[in-house]
Amino acid sequence: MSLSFLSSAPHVRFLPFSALSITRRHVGSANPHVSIPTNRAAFPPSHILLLCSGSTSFWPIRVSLTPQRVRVRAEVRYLLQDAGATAAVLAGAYSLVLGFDSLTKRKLIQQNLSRKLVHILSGLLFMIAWPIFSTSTEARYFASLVPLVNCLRLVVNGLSFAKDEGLVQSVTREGNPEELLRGPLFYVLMLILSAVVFWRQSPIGVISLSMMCGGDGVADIIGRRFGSMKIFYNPKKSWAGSISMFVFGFLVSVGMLYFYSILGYFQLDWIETVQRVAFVSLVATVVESLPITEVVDDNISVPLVSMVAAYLSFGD
Ligand SMILES: C/C(=C\COP(=O)(O)O)CCC[C@H](C)CCC[C@H](C)CCCC(C)C
Ligand SMILES: Nc1ccn([C@@H]2O[C@H](COP(=O)(O)OP(=O)(O)O)[C@@H](O)[C@H]2O)c(=O)n1
Repeated sequence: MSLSFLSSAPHVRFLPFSALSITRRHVGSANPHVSIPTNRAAFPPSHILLLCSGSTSFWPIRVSLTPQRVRVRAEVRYLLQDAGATAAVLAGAYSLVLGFDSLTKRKLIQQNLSRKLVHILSGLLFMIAWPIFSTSTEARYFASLVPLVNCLRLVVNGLSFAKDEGLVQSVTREGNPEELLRGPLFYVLMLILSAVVFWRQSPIGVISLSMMCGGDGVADIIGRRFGSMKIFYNPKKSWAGSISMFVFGFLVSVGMLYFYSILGYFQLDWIETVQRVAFVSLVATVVESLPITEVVDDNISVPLVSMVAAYLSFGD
């Protein structure tokens, strides 16, 4: 049985049932129809009317809730939802790093592979978590609190104001705390930028993070292992690494766009989308292969150039 609230104000707003829990006994028997009264003039503008979907003969119940109070209740619900989602994702982020640190300490996984898997999974799981936040305009800022807290954690440990050995071992190459202030820090800054600027409203953020975590992350793993054929203009990079950057950047981007489209966030023409994502992936792959890492970290160049390419091909 579902209930819908019909504001008698000119704009009809349907609030989720959870906005106000009314038990069945208040609204009579149910059946699958409801006829919403078209003559709203019959209802006093200051009341919210409760209509039961599923009663052959319904009688509107006057609930003494003004639209303002209903709006406040909805905002409180959004606040609680976003606070809970932020706490859950923060806990997930801490557990992810702790888990890979434990695997590395027990020599079940190499430190470099551990770092790369944290690189890949952090961005992926962060994007997958976005839909648990509310539909309020502030939701994106709650979500960006997670990378922001991790940003502070990286800075505090990178400057050696604190010593989180597990963090250092699971996200650095050599185990030096200063390393936290480069790749990992730029990485979480890009997460913040994508969440705040693009959020769930635009495919640009999702595609950019997919290129950074899915493409660049896998390129490192494949390139180190199978990268014997080096790229002529950058001997530090290989064809195997770059091809995997293109393929996995493309696949992760399309996968994330599909995930968001089945949740209703994007309505995409998939033939055009595949072509556009392939273009973004090619641009990101070429930039990632350039010998510029010493000057600009991949965790900045890859997402930023992906944002520009995605903006040019998808629009804002
Ligand atoms: C290892 C990382 C970057 C290094 O990149 P590179 O130098 O190898 O190119 C990633 C650092 C991740 C950070 C410590 C934790 C970030 C967590 C994220 C904000 C939220 C995760 C969502 C959760 C798992 C549900
Ligand atoms: N296109 C690529 C990218 C990385 N790689 C390999 O992965 C290693 C690390 O790549 P990287 O310096 O881009 O690593 P991150 O900056 O992504 O952590 C390189 O030194 C190469 O051995 C590759 O062979 N081809």
